[in-house]
Amino acid sequence: MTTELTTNASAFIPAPASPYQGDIARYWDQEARPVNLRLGDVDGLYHHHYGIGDVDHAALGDTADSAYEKKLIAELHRLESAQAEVLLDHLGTIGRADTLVDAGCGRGGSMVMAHQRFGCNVEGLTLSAKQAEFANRRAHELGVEDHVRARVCNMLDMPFETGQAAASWNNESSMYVDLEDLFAEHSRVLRVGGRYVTITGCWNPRYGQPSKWVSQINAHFECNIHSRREYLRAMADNRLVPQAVIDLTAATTPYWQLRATSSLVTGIEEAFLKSYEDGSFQYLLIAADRV
Ligand SMILES: C[S@@+](CC[C@H](N)C(=O)[O-])C[C@H]1O[C@@H](n2cnc3c(N)ncnc32)[C@H](O)[C@@H]1O
Ligand SMILES: CC(C)=CCC/C(C)=C/COP(=O)(O)OP(=O)(O)O
Ligand SMILES: [Mg+2]
Repeated sequence: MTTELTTNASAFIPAPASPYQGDIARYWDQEARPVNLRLGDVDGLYHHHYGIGDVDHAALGDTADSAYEKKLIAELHRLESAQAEVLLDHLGTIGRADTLVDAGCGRGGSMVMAHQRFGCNVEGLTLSAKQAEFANRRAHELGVEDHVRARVCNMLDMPFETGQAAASWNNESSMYVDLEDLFAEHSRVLRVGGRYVTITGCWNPRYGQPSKWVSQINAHFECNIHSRREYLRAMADNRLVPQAVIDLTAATTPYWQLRATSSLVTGIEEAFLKSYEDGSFQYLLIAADRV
């Protein structure tokens, strides 16, 4: 008898589509950084993305206070959840009968938030069996397992019918795939008039080439950050017409400044802060209509 919840959704684990995807699956299967788990423990929504918005210094209080570290963790988590709320704000009108697709869903925090907001079905895809199990266990604990489901699946080959999704998104997960392939697949599963949203870090063509900081972030996460131009070009090639392109760089900077002062630092904080500062890297939201 095992206490681990095994669901049909994650019981079948397909072979990785490439050696690289096998490496990424292993990376996320093994990931257990306190900066992610301790923030998720605040309210049970576990994110693998960064935060936006101003720091509430009044809520943080005095750094000498024994409760300061706990407040700092809650504040970082609040900023990460605020980021997901802004992504959901751009999905358009969603009905209870609609299906949403979270491509690269991580531990599923955004999926639960989407279901809580719209009452709809949310389908998540991740390469990591551990993440899918985690997300499905959380959905079960919250009693939303009939509406929120994570599967181990390559987002370049989604298990959905053509036109099935009212909206889909990538929250900090598009730097693991070729963008032409990714947007072709989103375009296939989205209904005409559906909405696609991404929040991503991208290198800035105005800087010239990926900076040393961008290269450091790539090495740290084993990913391949694309340029802003690549996003817009690949969307245009795949019937995705941007309705909003929002530079969130200034909005995410306070999160990184606060995180850099915490005991949960991972060593990547300087690369984010320096690349945002020198203009080589941008934190972007793009919302596009499937036409
Ligand atoms: C940084 S995490 C983001 C998780 C989530 N979107 C969030 O905001 O918490 C990146 C995610 O992308 C997923 N991923 C990367 N490449 C993928 C692929 N080809 N198919 C499905 N998921 C993929 C990883 O498994 C991981 O869950
Ligand atoms: C914006 C960019 C370039 C993102 C790369 C993808 C990524 C790893 C996001 C955060 O995951 P995480 O929450 O697991 O990372 P951390 O442990 O640093 O909080
Ligand atoms: Mg994190």
